This record gives sequence, C-alpha cells and structure tokens, in this order.
Amino acid sequence: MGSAGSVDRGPIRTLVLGCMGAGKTSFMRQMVKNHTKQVCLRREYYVYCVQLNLLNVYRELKNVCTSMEIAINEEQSKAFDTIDEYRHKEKFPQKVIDSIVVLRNSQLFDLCRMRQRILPLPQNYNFFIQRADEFMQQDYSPSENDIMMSYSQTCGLYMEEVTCQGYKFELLEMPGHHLWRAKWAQHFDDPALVVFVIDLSELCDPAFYNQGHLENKTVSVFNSLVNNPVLANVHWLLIFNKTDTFNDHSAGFDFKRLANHLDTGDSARSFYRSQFTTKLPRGKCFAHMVSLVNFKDSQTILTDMFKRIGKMHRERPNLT
Ligand SMILES: Nc1nc2c(ncn2[C@@H]2O[C@H](COP(=O)(O)OP(=O)(O)OP(=O)(O)O)[C@@H](O)[C@H]2O)c(=O)[nH]1
Ligand SMILES: [Mg+2]
Repeated sequence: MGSAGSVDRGPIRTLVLGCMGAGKTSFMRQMVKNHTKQVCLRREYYVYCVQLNLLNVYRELKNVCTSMEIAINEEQSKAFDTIDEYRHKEKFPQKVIDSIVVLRNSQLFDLCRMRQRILPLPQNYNFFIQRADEFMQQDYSPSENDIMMSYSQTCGLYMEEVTCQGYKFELLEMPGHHLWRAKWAQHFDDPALVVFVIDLSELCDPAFYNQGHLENKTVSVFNSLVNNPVLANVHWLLIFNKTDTFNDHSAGFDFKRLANHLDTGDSARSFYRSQFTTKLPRGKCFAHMVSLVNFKDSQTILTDMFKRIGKMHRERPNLT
C-alpha cells in the first residue's frame, strides 16, 4: 500500500453507514468504479431492478392520486390494477406496457404536481417517468446511469475491497433499515474510518412540508454513533449527498420558514452541515456535499478525499 518505501499496514477498515436510502450503495458503486472503471460487472443483471423502480413509481402514483383526491377514470383505474397485480418478470407483457402508457399519457402526474410541486413518490421518479418507454423495450440494457438512479434496498452486509490512489480500503456497508441499525454495532470490528452518508434532501423534507423544524432522524442516528466508544478514535468522512435533489426541492423555497437566520439554500446547507461536524473532534472529520449519481463530481471528490485519508493512514497507522 502507499508509495514506495511505505510499510504495508493492510487495508483501511471502513464502515459505510447512514439511514435507509441515503446513498451508501451509491457511494460503494462510485468507489468500485474508481477501482475497476465500471460500477458493476454485469449491467444486464440490473434490468429487473430498473424496471421494478418504474413499476413502483406507478404503484405509488395511485396512492398519491387517492390522497390528493384526484379523480381517476375507469381506464386509468384498470391500468393501476394491472400494474398492482403484475408479478414482475423481466419481460413486461403487453398489458403491463399498455397500462403504463395509459398512465404516462394521462394528466394524473400533472394534476398531482399542480397541487404539490414535490410529490411523495419513490426517489428519482421524474427520471423513471421520462425514460419509461426505453425501460419497457424488449432489448433494453441498463446504462451505468440507470443503475445509479435505481434503488434496491441492501440486505445483509455488503463488502468491497478497493484501491483508490494507491491505498487499499476495505469497505463494509450495512443496511440503513431500522432493524439493521440495531445490529450495526455487532459488526464494528476495529474500524479506522466511518463514511456517514446523509441524504440532504431528506433533511429538508420535514422542514419543508411537515413539522417545520430541523430535528431529524439522521441526526439522532449520527449522535448515537458518535457516542459509541468503539468509534471513539475513528476518522469520519461525512458525505452530504443528493445536492441535485436538494437544489430541485428547494428552488423558490423561502428558507426563513426553517429558521429566521436562514435566508438562502446555502445558509440552510451550512446549518445542516454544522449539526454534524460540530459533534466531531477537529482534525478527525472530512465533510463534502456531493451528488453521488453524478460520476464526474463524485470521482473528483472521492479521489481527492481518499488520497488525503490514505496518506494520513500511511503516516499514522489506523488513523489514530
Ligand atoms: N437524485 C439523486 N439520487 C440519488 C443520489 N444518491 C443516491 N440516489 C438515489 O437514492 C436511492 C437510494 O440510494 P442507495 O445508495 O441505494 O441508498 P442506501 O443508503 O444504500 O440504502 P439502503 O441500502 O436501503 O440502506 C437510489 O434510488 C439512488 O439512485 C443523488 O446524489 N441524487
Ligand atoms: Mg444500500
């Protein structure tokens, strides 16, 4: 590991943690891409996952229409039922394709959006709606971007060993589901680094639409990690992710509604950021705002970060 003459101290043991859907697997994929130049080995294996994301958008749209009391006609209702009842296989039958086309061509999305600009639908729903035709084609093959934009919940432990800037990292992602969060600490086996991924857009959601305050689950999950004695000496990399979604959600938003002293998106972001960084000792914490679905930005930031972290590890074993 490291440059010529350095002692081989073994890989940097790294925990990749954060709430469900924050972007941990997206981070892992960017690290794998950095190492192997591709996000995964067999892109064709992800057809099912991308298509399932598309189906889930339409399954949820029905609930959104119902909760917003948007009238659904008989043809649309049948289309929703067909999608609901469909047991997903990789090749969509014609009736599922027809149902998606009926809903895609309906005004339902627009009607919902007229009531509420950001809809409570699965992540990246605009992307899936816009690309629906492509995802339904018989010979569809996912691009790397399609895979990055799709969500599939991580089950169990996801491990990768990657080399970045000449330094070896042993990455361990644990699922963010609350049942798994209760088990996280059982797997804290002498880590040197914690990568904590924060969904910036989720942080804003409660403030924008619900309680109107800044308290958030992510902050309390983070606090319990910081207070865990096993992690007392680790270094931290805080990744404030989904800047693209944050910018999209916050466009035109009056930030004074969050708190009087916050008047722009930038000040709100800095405030959020400080809620995490102030809990960590100085010199032990790196923090970055990024959009992990953006290859160029992510690769630049991660390469730079991991070069600095790797160098510190070489100079100070286990980063302590
Ligand atoms: N728009 C946008 N979507 C993102 C970004 N990063 C991740 N996502 C999406 O967020 C969803 C969840 O990402 P994952 O990386 O699977 O989340 P996770 O933290 O591994 O989730 P669990 O494994 O369930 O705990 C996916 O649909 C990603 O495409 C981002 O920067 N921008
Ligand atoms: Mg995951």
